[in-house]
Amino acid sequence: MSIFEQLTNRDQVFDFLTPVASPVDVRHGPILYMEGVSVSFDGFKAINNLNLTIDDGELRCIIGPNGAGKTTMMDIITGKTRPDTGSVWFGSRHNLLRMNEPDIATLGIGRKFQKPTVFEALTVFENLELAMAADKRILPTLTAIMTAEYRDRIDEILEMIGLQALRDKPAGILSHGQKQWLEIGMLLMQKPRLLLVDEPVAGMTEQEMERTAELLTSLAGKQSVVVVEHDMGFVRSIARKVTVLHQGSVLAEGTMDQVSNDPDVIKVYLGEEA
Ligand SMILES: Nc1ncnc2c1ncn2[C@@H]1O[C@H](COP(=O)(O)OP(=O)(O)OP(=O)(O)O)[C@@H](O)[C@H]1O
Repeated sequence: MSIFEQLTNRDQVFDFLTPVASPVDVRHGPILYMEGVSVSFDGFKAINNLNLTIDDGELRCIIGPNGAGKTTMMDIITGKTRPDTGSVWFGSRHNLLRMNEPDIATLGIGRKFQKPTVFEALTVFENLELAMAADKRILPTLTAIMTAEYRDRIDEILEMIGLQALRDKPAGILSHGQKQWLEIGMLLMQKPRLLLVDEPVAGMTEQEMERTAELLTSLAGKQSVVVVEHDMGFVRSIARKVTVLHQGSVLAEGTMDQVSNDPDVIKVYLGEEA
């Protein structure tokens, strides 16, 4: 078979398209391991001896009052903020405190910020296409011959995020909720092992919240998902295990029922909602 035939043969799966055996080793432990992590800003301990482990494929919700340290914790995981002390490991092989932000992203940690940042003038499809092109693990020079495989992957993601019917519409016309799903789809294009999602349902309608709950729960198992959210109804609808942060440490951990009945949690946080 000539090289041209090989490259255009749709039945052939090229080596660079098959998922590489994950470099993240979770055979003997969690996908994310944080121990004794602390960071101070001008003498104020935003994170204070934080211990947290996330299992491979787990969906974890993180709650906590304003200023509890949720954002700072995600900044530490993604390499944006360096802690003063502690350890942060991705699987058993990767010491995240020795890596920079782009390398951590490339390793498979995706972060969804609260505000959607899709490219409004581009179509839904083009946004997903662009996200794939941003994957540094794919050699840019090979992109031209991967069009068919790109399309399959994009179609798969479009179905997951429920935007098939809008694939050729500019992202600017999407509702707030649809933009959030598109952005989650853009992260999924890069096949992250761990997805950090910050307040996904802020500003969403009830219906959009239900759809987001379905989307996030459908991701669990395939990747690990950490959701930081203030909306207790939403957390209850998706949560298996909930971690309550307070003053930079874990105050309680367990099912939503366990943490919402915990007297310490009621006192510092849920009490406000009860
Ligand atoms: N770069 C910084 N410089 C100084 N203080 C900071 C900085 N980043 C965070 N803080 C402080 O650290 C504490 C924890 O903030 P963080 O944003 O992590 O909390 P949060 O749980 O995400 O709160 P929210 O729910 O309001 O988003 C807050 O008191 C905040 O003011």
